[in-house]
Amino acid sequence: MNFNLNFFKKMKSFQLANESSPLSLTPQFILPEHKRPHLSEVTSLDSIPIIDLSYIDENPCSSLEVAHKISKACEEFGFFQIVNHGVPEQICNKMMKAIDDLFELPAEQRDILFSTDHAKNIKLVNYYLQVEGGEKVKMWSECFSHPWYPIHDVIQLLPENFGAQYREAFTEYAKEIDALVRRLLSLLSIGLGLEDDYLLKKLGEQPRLRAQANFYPPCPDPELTLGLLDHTDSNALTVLLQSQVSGLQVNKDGKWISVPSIPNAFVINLADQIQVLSNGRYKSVNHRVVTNKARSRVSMAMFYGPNPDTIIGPIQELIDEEHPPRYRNYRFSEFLEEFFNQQGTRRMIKEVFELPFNQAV
Ligand SMILES: O=C(O)CCC(=O)C(=O)O
Ligand SMILES: [Fe+2]
Repeated sequence: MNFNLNFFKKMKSFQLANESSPLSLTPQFILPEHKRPHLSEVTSLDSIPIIDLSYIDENPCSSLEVAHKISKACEEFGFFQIVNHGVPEQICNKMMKAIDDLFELPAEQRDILFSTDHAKNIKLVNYYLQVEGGEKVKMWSECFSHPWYPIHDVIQLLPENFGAQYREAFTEYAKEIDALVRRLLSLLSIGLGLEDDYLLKKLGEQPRLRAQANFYPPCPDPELTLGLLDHTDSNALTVLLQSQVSGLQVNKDGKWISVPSIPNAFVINLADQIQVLSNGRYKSVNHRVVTNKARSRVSMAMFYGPNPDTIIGPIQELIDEEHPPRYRNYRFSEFLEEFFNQQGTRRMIKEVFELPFNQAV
């Protein structure tokens, strides 16, 4: 993937869609001390596992072995990278190019997509931290959030001369990711000792599919701000494609570890709904994005979530005397409501559905 051509243009100035002047590190972007990244404390001693999926194609019996590797990664890190996943490189490159071009559009053209209304289905967002006392601190990023399906509605809102390119790239990409997610859900089900179609069925027909294209411009002082604040994903499973520039960090046992950018790999992370379904065995962990001085960074997150009517709770087969249910059952729409109520504030959503220790559902 080669983004060098755009590099110098972006270095000059990036303007957020809702701002009237080029981005600069003004106080509205500066995080309070305890929320800053403290980059010297980030460890490079540990890293998330890299799992090769090609074995499965060569020998179907090895599915079990791969499922166990994934299972271990989900228990220990909640994150892993996959290589030899079968998604054609040129489809990924085309997607990244379309995202790059989207954020190349002049701010006035992007502005029509900008919204602060969380209920809006398709929007360009500049996330923020709501500091106690009411003040907002803006993140050093701009994100395009839209449904994964149907793509037609998304495209209608994009500038005319640009929409076709994004639609073509996204349509091809989403088809591949859909197939990949099915494979991953099957491996995750096997890893939990369940039938291979268990999680797919459990998440329901017409799952909630959302995509988020993220853009992080270069930042004059990466110690003072973040591209994305620490959070867990609220869906079930996330497939992330990142450009050559790294920036994603994952929290393990209280320490931040960086996720290197590996060519032709996807980063997979377990999100809140699978943590609940697995009764806490698989972890939905905090992650964040740090900025860097030299280069802009692009990523595409594909969020696969349950149908909003699906009842989520610990899977019966995973509950026994030793593993009493840790969460109460809820409808996914209830979880989403809590998510929107907490947006920008404390982001402790699954905790609301936790059961006191040892209490039955
Ligand atoms: O840009 C990244 O690497 C991560 C993005 C992310 O965590 C998200 O969109 O939820
Ligand atoms: Fe995330």
